[in-house]
Amino acid sequence: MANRPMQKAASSQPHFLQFNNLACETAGGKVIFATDEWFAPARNLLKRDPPEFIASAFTEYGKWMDGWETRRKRIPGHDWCIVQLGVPGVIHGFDVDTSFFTGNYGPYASIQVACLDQIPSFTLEGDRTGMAASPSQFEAVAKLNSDSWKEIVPMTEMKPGYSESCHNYLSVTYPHRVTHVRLNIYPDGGIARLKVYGIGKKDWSTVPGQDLVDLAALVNGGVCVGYSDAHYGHPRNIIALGRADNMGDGWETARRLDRPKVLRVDEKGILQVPGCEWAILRLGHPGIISKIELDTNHFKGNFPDSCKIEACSLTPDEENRLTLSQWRSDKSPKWRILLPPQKLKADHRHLFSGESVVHCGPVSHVRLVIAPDGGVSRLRLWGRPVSNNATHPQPISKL
Ligand SMILES: NC(=O)NC(NC(N)=O)C(=O)[O-]
Repeated sequence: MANRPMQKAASSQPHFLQFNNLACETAGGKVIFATDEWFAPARNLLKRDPPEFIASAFTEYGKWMDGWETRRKRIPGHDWCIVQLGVPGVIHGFDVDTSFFTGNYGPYASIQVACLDQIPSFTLEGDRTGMAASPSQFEAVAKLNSDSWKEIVPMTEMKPGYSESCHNYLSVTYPHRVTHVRLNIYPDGGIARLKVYGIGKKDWSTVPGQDLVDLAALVNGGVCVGYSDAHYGHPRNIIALGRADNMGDGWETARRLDRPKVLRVDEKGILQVPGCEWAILRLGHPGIISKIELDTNHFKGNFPDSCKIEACSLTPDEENRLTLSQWRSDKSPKWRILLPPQKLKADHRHLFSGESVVHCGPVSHVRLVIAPDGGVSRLRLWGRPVSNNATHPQPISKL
């Protein structure tokens, strides 16, 4: 590790930030080991909410910090922790966020990964909060051989956590499934959040062909590949686990500025507006969709008036050839109606099945269109995976 050239983290916003955070606590991510958690526990790395700083907050260990922070090291070595991803998958990049760690940030970091499906779920006993790991914990973790895991980010200089520079974006090319990530900081210090951006990779061979599966779910390899607007919430949120905690856990657009000054509805009660917003999802596996759930949970004064869902079947090559303007064009790609326009209700779980869902045959992508704008908390697309093994191994390169 030490012989590799030092890297600098990217500063502009990279493409991989559009993917899912596979390590987030809300996706089931867990820290299973940390060498030291004196000032602040490593589980904070995986929090969904942005880091905070409370100037007056102190604990018996020192300044309260919203992240993982180790002691100033006075012994040989460096600090590290192991994260078990909530959703195993292919990683495209990391955000090592040092927010508010200024005089105490970890100045260098490297990242190693492993695929440990064959190892039973690993948890350490005891409460490590505010402590360094004990010799027996080190002994237990040594069995994972994590020091020899594949290094996918070499030692890289981190930027301190001032607001303009707190994100250390690290892009990676590693097309293999990963279950665990080891974050090394050199020699010690604090990191506020670790985000692991990628796409879930499920073993579809274990899914019986007749079963209905939510083909769009984050845990099943679904990913948002394009959208018109994400002003208040990114559309990737609609494929997350469970029901949304609040509005911030859904997809919410800004109010469209082309809304007519005086609104009218048609004979079906659907608002007559020129514009709409949309989000495109690539399914974790192509399939035949027969049941749809669209949840406007928490969106009460800002639910969309109506929605429709279109679907198409694209090979990974066809998808990669699409440009952003083509995704944006209403005519491209070969969209077919899966769910005709439906009036929506506030804060409501809408279920569509039977004849409401148009039989489209096997599809790989869907486009949720909402009119004129607003928020959706979850979208579930239940279907039967079709066994053509076309599981889209490539990420699309342009959003
Ligand atoms: N003021 C501090 O943050 N001091 C120390 N850190 C905490 N959290 O107290 C330190 O320098 O490592």
